[in-house]
Amino acid sequence: MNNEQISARLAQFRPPHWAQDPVGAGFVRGIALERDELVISLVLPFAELAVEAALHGLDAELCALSGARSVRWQLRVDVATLARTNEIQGVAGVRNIIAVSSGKGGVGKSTTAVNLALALKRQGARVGILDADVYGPSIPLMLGVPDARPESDDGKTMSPIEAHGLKANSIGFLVAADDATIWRGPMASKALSQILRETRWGELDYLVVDLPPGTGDIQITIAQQVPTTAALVVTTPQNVALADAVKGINMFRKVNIPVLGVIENMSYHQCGACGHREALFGEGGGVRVSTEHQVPLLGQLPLDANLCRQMDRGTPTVAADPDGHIARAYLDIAARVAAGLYFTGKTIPTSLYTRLV
Ligand SMILES: Nc1ncnc2c1ncn2[C@@H]1O[C@H](COP(=O)(O)OP(=O)(O)OP(=O)(O)O)[C@@H](O)[C@H]1O
Repeated sequence: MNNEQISARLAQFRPPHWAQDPVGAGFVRGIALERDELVISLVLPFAELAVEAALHGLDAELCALSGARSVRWQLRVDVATLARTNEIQGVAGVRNIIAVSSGKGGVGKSTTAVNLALALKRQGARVGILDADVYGPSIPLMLGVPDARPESDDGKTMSPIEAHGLKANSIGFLVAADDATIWRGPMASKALSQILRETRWGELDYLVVDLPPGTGDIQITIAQQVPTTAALVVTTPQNVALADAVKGINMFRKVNIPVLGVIENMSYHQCGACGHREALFGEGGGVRVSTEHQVPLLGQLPLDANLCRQMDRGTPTVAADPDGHIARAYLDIAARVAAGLYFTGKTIPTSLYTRLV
């Protein structure tokens, strides 16, 4: 077998959201013929195990080139730590922090944060979620653990709550809802900073941070206090929401936090009976924001009664209906987020920046 021919074919493989092919990017670690099976090993520095399905599209050609009867893809995820633009100290054990924001309340930011976190996990990463929505923490409910309380055995640090395979912490676990709503900005952001740094997250590839809605001082303070790698903006297609999404993009740009893209939620409604799609809140808004402000549109989610019910019951859609079309949309978004983060970022040594103390 000629490995160079196999490599050359692999070098032509490039999913649209990848900036490089797996050979040029150095992901291919081994090509071997084991009896009549061609074994190709790849190590991905971002979470995208689902790429295996696309790689199988090469099987027939690779078999013809190598004389093998089948191809076995060995994929391993070893997420790279990426440089942040703000100079604050990283969080022990945490490789990358993704902030999920929205200009307006109620557009589905927390729903997106939870499902994105679960989708990143399905793509092969170790994931945590921090509910930074101090004024309306909804993550405990969405994860089905509204009464959980993080425990502390040393009085200084606390263990996160584990739910659906995610490590989670929220102001909602720690203080009564009415107490937090009267906090002023500085107190809220101080409390949040403490939760971020005093939680024993362990080793995480991605920590998803659900920011409070809006683009005011508190959001800026939080975004700057958290060593954020990059941010996402969630919007709905209405003009009012889009205008606020643009404010969100500009806010992150002002503080030098890269914006990975926009996610359009409640983009359309699909009739359960006939399958007809209707854009209830207008069409093309996400695409417009994306082209006018040069940020990728990472995905569009439908308005869906089941999704709403599943979130309210504490079984988020990616966990409740893992093979459904909505879960698949989130998996696709997770792949774009993970790959986007990697290809637009600068890799730094993990051991130096995320050492567990
Ligand atoms: N695509 C969707 N289809 C149907 N319901 C949805 C969808 N996305 C979110 N919802 C529902 O809308 C409500 C608000 O969602 P969510 O709490 O995620 O919004 P939010 O932007 O985080 O709000 P806030 O930041 O103001 O707390 C929830 O009941 C949620 O289940």
